[in-house]
Amino acid sequence: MLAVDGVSVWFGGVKALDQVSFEVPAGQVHGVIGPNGAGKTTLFDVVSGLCRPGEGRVSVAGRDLTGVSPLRRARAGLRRTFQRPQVFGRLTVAGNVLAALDWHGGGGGLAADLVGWPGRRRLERERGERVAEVLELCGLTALRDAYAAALPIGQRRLVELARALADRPSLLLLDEPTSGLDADQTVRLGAVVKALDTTVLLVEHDMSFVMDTCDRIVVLDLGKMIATGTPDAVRQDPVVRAAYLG
Ligand SMILES: Nc1ncnc2c1ncn2[C@@H]1O[C@H](COP(=O)(O)OP(=O)(O)OP(=O)(O)O)[C@@H](O)[C@H]1O
Repeated sequence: MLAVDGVSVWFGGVKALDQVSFEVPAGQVHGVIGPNGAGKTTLFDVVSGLCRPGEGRVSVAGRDLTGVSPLRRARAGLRRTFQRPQVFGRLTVAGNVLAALDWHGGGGGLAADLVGWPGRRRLERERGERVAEVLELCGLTALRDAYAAALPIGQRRLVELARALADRPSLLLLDEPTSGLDADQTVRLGAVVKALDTTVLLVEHDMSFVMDTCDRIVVLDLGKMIATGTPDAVRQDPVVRAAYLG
């Protein structure tokens, strides 16, 4: 599904990523871990299109996306969340999710708005159903009419996740998804992520969240991929323990 192939990134004399290669099969959740400065953010930026690699390729579903803009990646079904959740504070929770669906437009333009074509009404009903489905999945149904600005960060993070999921992304990138969450919210988020049938790549410092949530883990250190494997394999890897887990 996602293939990162021989990716290197230089910032001046610093090699932030050095020949990093791994694949995330469809439907799996992979975590990226590593000490500060390991290259996690840079890798994320390369996959989401904010940073162009000096060498190597990124492809999604067999399509080479290296050098393709973030907007065109979004059109190819890639979504990401941010360390600080990006939501519309002055919209309700349901409005936030609907807005994430609305960017495809209603079809038919002004004429359809005025006449209320049956096709348009069907589309609106389908959108309403999808909003309800995503809110349920993220445990937000009871908060659907709350304004996003009034919510604590943990719930705002779930709203951001709901927005990212709304139009069924093919690849979801989660940047530090547990930051600012309490223990209960972290458990809830882990359950939501595991229940998804979407391919997920996440960067996270909370080691127990990564170990509980991910199918496989990629370990970076000083720009190099020093290990990849299941949580158990990574936990027991002597190179990883020496570099990171201590
Ligand atoms: N824009 C930049 N200009 C110069 N150097 C950079 C830039 N961005 C990152 N670096 C360097 O690249 C290396 C990798 O940084 P990166 O932010 O990807 O690591 P990280 O694993 O995300 O770290 P952290 O856990 O602290 O967020 C570091 O040495 C960093 O100083």
